[in-house]
Amino acid sequence: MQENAGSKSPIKTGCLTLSEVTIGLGGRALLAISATIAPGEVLTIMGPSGSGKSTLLAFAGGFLDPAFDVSGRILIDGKDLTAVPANRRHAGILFQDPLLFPHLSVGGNIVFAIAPDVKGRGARRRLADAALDEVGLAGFFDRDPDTLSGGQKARVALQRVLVSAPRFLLLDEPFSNLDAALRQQTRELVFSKARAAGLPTILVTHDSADAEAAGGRVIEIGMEEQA
Ligand SMILES: Nc1ncnc2c1ncn2[C@@H]1O[C@H](COP(=O)(O)OP(=O)(O)OP(=O)(O)O)[C@@H](O)[C@H]1O
Repeated sequence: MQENAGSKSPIKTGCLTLSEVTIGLGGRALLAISATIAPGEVLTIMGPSGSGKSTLLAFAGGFLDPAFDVSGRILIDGKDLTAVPANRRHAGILFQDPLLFPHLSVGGNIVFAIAPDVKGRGARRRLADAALDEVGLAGFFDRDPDTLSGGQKARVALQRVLVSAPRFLLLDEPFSNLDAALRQQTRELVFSKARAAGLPTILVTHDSADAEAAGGRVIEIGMEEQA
């Protein structure tokens, strides 16, 4: 059990389990996977374009299009999430695009995500400032997100996810817009924070260097269908 930043009450993290998950589309089997991801472990999913990597993350996050046929279950710390709506799964999700809200300041983006049990403007502001400081963005609270570099945006997106007190992380190619040096720096930051927070993490990537840096198991999906 771990206490995550951004929440006053301890958030229970534990193993993330994909139990006999199969996903199909229009009568065609897309993927089948069973895996248990330990707290702080990063499981990397690789596979050809169209093999269903993002679809698997959508299933795990609870936002899979109903057009897909699904069987199997997803559990966190033994609790079945399969029927739990996306907004109550406490999944922290990072996409290729950091998707910062353009109408909010950098700090506003973080404050917006802080768990609701942190009360009071002052306390929320202090948490947001600390989150920015932690990733080398002290003093950036009032900045317009559009004025940030790609790497700075990626760090704000990461902290925005972490202050929301997630129980697990879903990473959909979050480094692929970054150049090589920044990519290496950012993935080290993301993986070290995932480990420190004890979050089970699923990483989808095309880049074997990402998988290597993640340091965990790698599952290749969809190879049979594509061969
Ligand atoms: N909402 C949807 N409705 C119908 N088909 C979809 C939908 N979303 C995705 N698909 C199809 O499902 C399959 C898997 O798509 P998915 O995006 O999961 O692949 P991927 O492995 O993440 O690909 P890439 O590496 O290119 O991102 C593809 O054939 C895609 O066209």
